[in-house]
Amino acid sequence: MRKLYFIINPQAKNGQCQKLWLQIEQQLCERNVSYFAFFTKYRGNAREIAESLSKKSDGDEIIITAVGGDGTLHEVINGIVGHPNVLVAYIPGGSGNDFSRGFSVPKNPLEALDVLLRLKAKNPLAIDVGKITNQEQNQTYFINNMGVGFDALISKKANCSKVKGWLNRMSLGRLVYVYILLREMFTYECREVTLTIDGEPYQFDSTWFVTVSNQPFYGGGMKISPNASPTDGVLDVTVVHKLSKIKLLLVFITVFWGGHITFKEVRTLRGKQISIQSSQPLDCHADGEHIGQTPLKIQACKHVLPCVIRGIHSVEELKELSLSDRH
Ligand SMILES: Nc1ncnc2c1ncn2[C@@H]1O[C@H](COP(=O)(O)OP(=O)(O)OP(=O)(O)O)[C@@H](O)[C@H]1O
Repeated sequence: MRKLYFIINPQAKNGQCQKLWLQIEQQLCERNVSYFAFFTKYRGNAREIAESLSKKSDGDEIIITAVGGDGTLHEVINGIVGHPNVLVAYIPGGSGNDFSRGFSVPKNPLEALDVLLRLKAKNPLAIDVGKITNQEQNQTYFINNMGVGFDALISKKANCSKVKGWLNRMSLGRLVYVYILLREMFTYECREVTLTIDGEPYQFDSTWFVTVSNQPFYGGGMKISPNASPTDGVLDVTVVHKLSKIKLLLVFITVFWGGHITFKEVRTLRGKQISIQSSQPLDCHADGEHIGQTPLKIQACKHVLPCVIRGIHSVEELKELSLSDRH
């Protein structure tokens, strides 16, 4: 029997995740499930806890469930990659929860728990992750996506924005990205970016941002990379460049249903080995967490993460699902 661990970020969704955990705990008690729970105390602590549990598992199969937002899951994954006996699960308790969109995890946390309890003894689904290596050879893994440029600036500002707290109280937390985009776009300076994808060089002038995706959704429900699949061993690249500020707004609206990829200023590419360089150092994020600046190398790691999830929507299914259908 796999031991079940929960790592809970009580601060996710501005503290609402703590209340959510009480409901989960009640369900676990009512259903007589044995488990171990750990609360994060600071940023980075979920990674430390996950790493320590993985090392202590001594090769036994265990399940580590992140309870929080995409940032908490990102940390847990970075603590367990390299331990193939450690399975990951997720209960959405954050403001964005893009992982649940892309990986068929129910939006309702109690339903997500139900799925976890039903699948915990079954075979996991091995999914891909992306590995980022910076100039100092430090490595960070991402499960949803990473980005460079304007979107990294937005996620950095969103994570420390007071407005996020106010919006979260009205259950509108994901609108923080819209608010910050509108605030920052008038002063942002686009830069020249050079990509190398599987040995092929690409040069982009006046680039707003580059994202590298393992699954379609980011930024709280934007379908930035509609064709990305987390099981194909390939990462999907989206470059937005040479776009006026007014047209950026138009492209931004269409990203919610994936329509942006039809614009000539939006280039989509795919690959397994990607490097990103820029004329000046640009901010980078991984799963919405700020991780430093360019230059970076990114590698697709195929089927390295065993997950306790129901399954993944096919690209065709995702195309049919509108944002409102899903969340
Ligand atoms: N106990 C804690 N106190 C303060 N910050 C924490 C704590 N535990 C985790 N964090 C940090 O909180 C940040 C946000 O967490 P998380 O992403 O889980 O929630 P969220 O922002 O509400 O959701 P989402 O990312 O889905 O929008 C992460 O950077 C994480 O490292």
